[in-house]
Amino acid sequence: MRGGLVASARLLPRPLVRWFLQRRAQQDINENMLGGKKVKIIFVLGGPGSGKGTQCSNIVEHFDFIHLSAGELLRAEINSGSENGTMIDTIITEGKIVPSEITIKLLQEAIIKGGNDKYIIDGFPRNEENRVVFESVTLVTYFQLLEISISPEFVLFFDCSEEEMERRLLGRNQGRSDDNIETIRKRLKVFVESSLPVIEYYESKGMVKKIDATKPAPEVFEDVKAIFTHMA
Ligand SMILES: Nc1ncnc2c1ncn2[C@@H]1O[C@H](COP(=O)(O)OP(=O)(O)OP(=O)(O)O)[C@@H](O)[C@H]1O
Ligand SMILES: Nc1ccn([C@H]2C[C@H](O)[C@@H](COP(=O)(O)O)O2)c(=O)n1
Ligand SMILES: [Mg+2]
Repeated sequence: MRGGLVASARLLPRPLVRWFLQRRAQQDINENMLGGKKVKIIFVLGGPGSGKGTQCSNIVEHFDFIHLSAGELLRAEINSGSENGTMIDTIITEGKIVPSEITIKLLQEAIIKGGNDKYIIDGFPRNEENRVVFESVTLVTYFQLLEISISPEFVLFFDCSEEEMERRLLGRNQGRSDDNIETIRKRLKVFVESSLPVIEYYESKGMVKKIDATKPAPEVFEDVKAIFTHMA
């Protein structure tokens, strides 16, 4: 059937086909759609060690979302031996933020590959540059390169004290190169200087759902669950 449609489209004048594809794509942009599907994106933010990854794992067990962690995608890129790997590794070990083009490309690929219409994106946007570049993402839709703006439904913010985050990271024990006191202190500083302003930006738009993340993980998840249950 699909092959038949593509074959028929080949018989139509190219400008007409292009006009039709652009019109469909423009409708998608207006409605936050990707490839004809309404896409729901939730940004999960919070300081290092606030429990983003832990709670995202809980969310995907109970709700039909795909979890994408920007940090995990970057670590996978390092481990894949890609040409950017060494540069990404150095930036992460220094507690800094990787240039947006790299992280967004990885997220784009994961969203397209995911084939789902609901994503929780953990640890992104980490700074203003991440946010602004993501707002004008270039995606391949309908065989065309398009500037498409995808905005999140809301931002889930795990609010946790620095002392508690530091304590958790020092006890995480997952072999991460950035879980050492020197890098942890740098990441906490970058969080305050670069990531908090992003959360404040969304706050000013009434898009932030703040969670007290200092509580034990099961209690935190009760609060998270209430939010996701109400949005379903
Ligand atoms: N509410 C909690 N109380 C106590 N420990 C927790 C809680 N939530 C997570 N942890 C533990 O704290 C550590 C950090 O949690 P997690 O990896 O989920 O944080 P994160 O926000 O994803 O951090 P990062 O930004 O570094 O990836 C883990 O060892 C996890 O088991
Ligand atoms: N948007 C992002 C997300 C992550 N990184 C880098 C810098 C972080 O310290 C590191 C680990 O991320 P985490 O697993 O803690 O979410 O990855 C980035 O540069 N940009
Ligand atoms: Mg994490």
